[in-house]
Amino acid sequence: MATTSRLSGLRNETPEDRLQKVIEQVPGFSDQADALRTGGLDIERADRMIEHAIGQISIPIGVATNFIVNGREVLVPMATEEPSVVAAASNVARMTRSTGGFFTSSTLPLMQAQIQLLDVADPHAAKLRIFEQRERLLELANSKDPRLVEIGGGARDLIVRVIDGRRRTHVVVHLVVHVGDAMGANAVNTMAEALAPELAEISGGRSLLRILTNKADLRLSRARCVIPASEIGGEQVVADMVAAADFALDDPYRAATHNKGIMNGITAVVMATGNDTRAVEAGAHSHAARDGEYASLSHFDIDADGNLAVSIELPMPVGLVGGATRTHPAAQASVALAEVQTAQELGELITAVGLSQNIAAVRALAAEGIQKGHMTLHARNVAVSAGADGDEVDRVSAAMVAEGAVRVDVAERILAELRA
Ligand SMILES: CC(C)(COP(=O)([O-])OP(=O)([O-])OC[C@H]1O[C@@H](n2cnc3c(N)ncnc32)[C@H](O)[C@@H]1OP(=O)([O-])[O-])[C@@H](O)C(=O)NCCC(=O)NCCSC(=O)C[C@@](C)(O)CC(=O)[O-]
Ligand SMILES: NC(=O)C1=CN([C@@H]2O[C@H](COP(=O)(O)OP(=O)(O)OC[C@H]3O[C@@H](n4cnc5c(N)ncnc54)[C@H](OP(=O)(O)O)[C@@H]3O)[C@@H](O)[C@H]2O)C=CC1
Repeated sequence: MATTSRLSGLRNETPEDRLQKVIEQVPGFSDQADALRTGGLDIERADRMIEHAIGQISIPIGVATNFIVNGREVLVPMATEEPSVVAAASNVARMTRSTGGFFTSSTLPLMQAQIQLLDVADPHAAKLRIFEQRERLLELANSKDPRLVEIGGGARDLIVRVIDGRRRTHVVVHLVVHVGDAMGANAVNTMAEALAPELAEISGGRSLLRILTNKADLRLSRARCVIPASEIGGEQVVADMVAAADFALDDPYRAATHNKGIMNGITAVVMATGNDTRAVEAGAHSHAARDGEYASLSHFDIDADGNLAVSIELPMPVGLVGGATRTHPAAQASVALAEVQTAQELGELITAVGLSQNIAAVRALAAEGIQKGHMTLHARNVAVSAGADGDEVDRVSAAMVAEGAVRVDVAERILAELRA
């Protein structure tokens, strides 16, 4: 593990000096650090990843500091285009250190594929006929991925649902698969396609869709932390943060933004490690709507000592072995930096970062408002948009922050004054 993730004042270093400091803490990462320096993806490799490749787009990778997860010091790679996200996650992680950081857990890595059966004359009897063949069907699924079975994964269960829909009845079979350290889409889709003809025959209907569900509610990841009231601005700030979070429990308009703040952290680590951002996002939002009404993914409480106790649970379909995680050198470097050994461990780290990000945004909103911290850091982007270059960027952004007006027209005026 990193010797310490408490690297104070990194903001004042150059990117190369920061990278050196990170390497000092995580020696095992040094061989791969170059991939982060360069972006890691040449056009030949890009051309093997997607179709019709014509180039690449770069996104900055920052390192979130101060994280302790289950007692492990960890420096977290975050790929994001949004200013203040890395700062915010690092800031809240710092506040959790005195209470031990983040504590996480997760379910087994169980993904589900759905096989849709149509034109079944006797759906409820068909459901039971399918259950009667459970062992044979699981064996058939496992025969499609013997290596996964060898490493302890494979098909585990069948769930059969009869959905009386608006226009028809669907018999839907869920194949539950332990996908090991994979995200698992390809493994479960292959198994689902193999089972479909058998299921059609048993049910007396025909199969149509055979595809993974992104509502990965059997693959849940959880994180919690406690922040002393004194660290986060006092009792009133804690009470206001809980009231702000309750707003997101009660109102879907607020919940969407609250959860977007969570995804600021989650998507950044998912992206840095080459995982499928859409799969994680679809899982998160479907989980947020699991009780019918869209609501927040996290819970804010005040514990018996008057401290802020925050927790989160969401699906976390991420892998270490497949997809771009294996093929993108920068993703490999990110995994090495985070020092995670299993997909579950990666998922739990991502969940902790999402929680940290969420707490940071809610604290800022309940205290001074979002613009102060966020716009101060966004000012450099605004300065660049206005045409500032080199030293001008920091001078223009500092002048805008001092004026309290972070806008392109203001940046243009300040820049013109500087250059006059
Ligand atoms: C921005 C801060 C952290 C400043 O907060 P601050 O209290 O001014 O920070 P500080 O200068 O006292 O520094 C404290 C620590 O924060 C970190 N930190 C602080 N500044 C930097 C920096 N420049 N670069 C790197 N790290 C930084 C760093 O860990 C630092 O420790 P140190 O290294 O000094 O020992 C705070 O204002 C904040 O957390 N704001 C919220 C930012 C946020 O949530 N941004 C997301 C974008 S807004 C959005 O998309 C979602 C939203 C808000 O709508 C969601 C919702 O509604 O719920
Ligand atoms: N709806 C969705 O979200 C969909 C997503 N996708 C995409 O699918 C990709 C992810 O699929 P995924 O199945 O994870 O990727 P891969 O198929 O690339 O990798 C998984 C395979 O890796 C092998 N493997 C080696 N070591 C392990 C291990 N320790 N644990 C588990 N498997 C291991 C297994 O194959 P073997 O047994 O052959 O060795 C396994 O089937 C992503 O790119 C995603 O974007 C695709 C379709 C739909």
